[in-house]
Amino acid sequence: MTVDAKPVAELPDPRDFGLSVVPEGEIPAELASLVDEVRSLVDTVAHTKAGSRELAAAREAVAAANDRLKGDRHDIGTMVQQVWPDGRVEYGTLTNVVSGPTNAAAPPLRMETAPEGGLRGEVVLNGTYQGPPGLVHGGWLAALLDQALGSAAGAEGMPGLTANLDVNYRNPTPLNAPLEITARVSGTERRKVFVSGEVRHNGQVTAEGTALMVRMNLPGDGGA
Ligand SMILES: CCCCCCCC(=O)SCCNC(=O)CCNC(=O)[C@H](O)C(C)(C)COP(=O)(O)OP(=O)(O)OC[C@H]1O[C@@H](n2cnc3c(N)ncnc32)[C@H](O)[C@@H]1OP(=O)(O)O
Repeated sequence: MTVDAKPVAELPDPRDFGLSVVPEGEIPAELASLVDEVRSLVDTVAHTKAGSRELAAAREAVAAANDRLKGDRHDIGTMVQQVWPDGRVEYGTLTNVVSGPTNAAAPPLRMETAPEGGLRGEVVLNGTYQGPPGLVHGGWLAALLDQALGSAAGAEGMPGLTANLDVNYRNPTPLNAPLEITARVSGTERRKVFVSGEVRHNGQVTAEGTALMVRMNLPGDGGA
């Protein structure tokens, strides 16, 4: 494969594209804690066997919390600037469904630089990510891989959009168990960035994916 990498000199600042940016460090600790609680609540509600009285009371309490918080919202498209423990800076959407720090529907996935190259992250998916009994939904495994592969391209200075994603499911992926996600760039050709990655449980590959990311075409960067 032709290796024709043309990473951007500097990651584009979303503000230059008219998007708002929230530095992750400025997200209030109370919001992070609330997001964790809501994530747990979604799992609790999905599995509850509580009776009508308790359900009605819980619904009132949740509706009151919803009313209290509804007023002041970030715009759709608001970005978060995340600085990973290894110093890498990444921009993503604040509510990204896989990694968004304020999205209770996100596991969330956090990728760090792997010693062997590429990126590595760990995640546990609770029972709200269920497909077959006790197992992670295949669409969610694709989402995890898509995000991880996109991050791997971004980490090499080639942020872009997924043009194609192929996933092979090799073994069942358990819920409520630590999963390791790995991803790396395998080559580039003009603006095409080829990436591959795996989901593992206890060292065994449960799903693997390859994707074609098309690098952002930025004005003046000679990207094509
Ligand atoms: C850190 C952030 C992580 C984010 C991870 C999350 C990733 C996502 O979920 S992204 C969302 C899902 N993806 C999308 O919505 C993308 C929708 N598609 C598009 O917008 C466009 O088709 C896009 C941007 C991919 C490509 O369009 P464009 O920039 O005009 O590129 P284009 O000139 O058509 O193609 C560039 C090259 O890629 C090739 N290509 C484009 N699409 C494909 C495809 N589906 N299959 C194979 N090759 C393709 C072209 O043939 C061309 O190749 P070559 O250099 O050899 O001529």
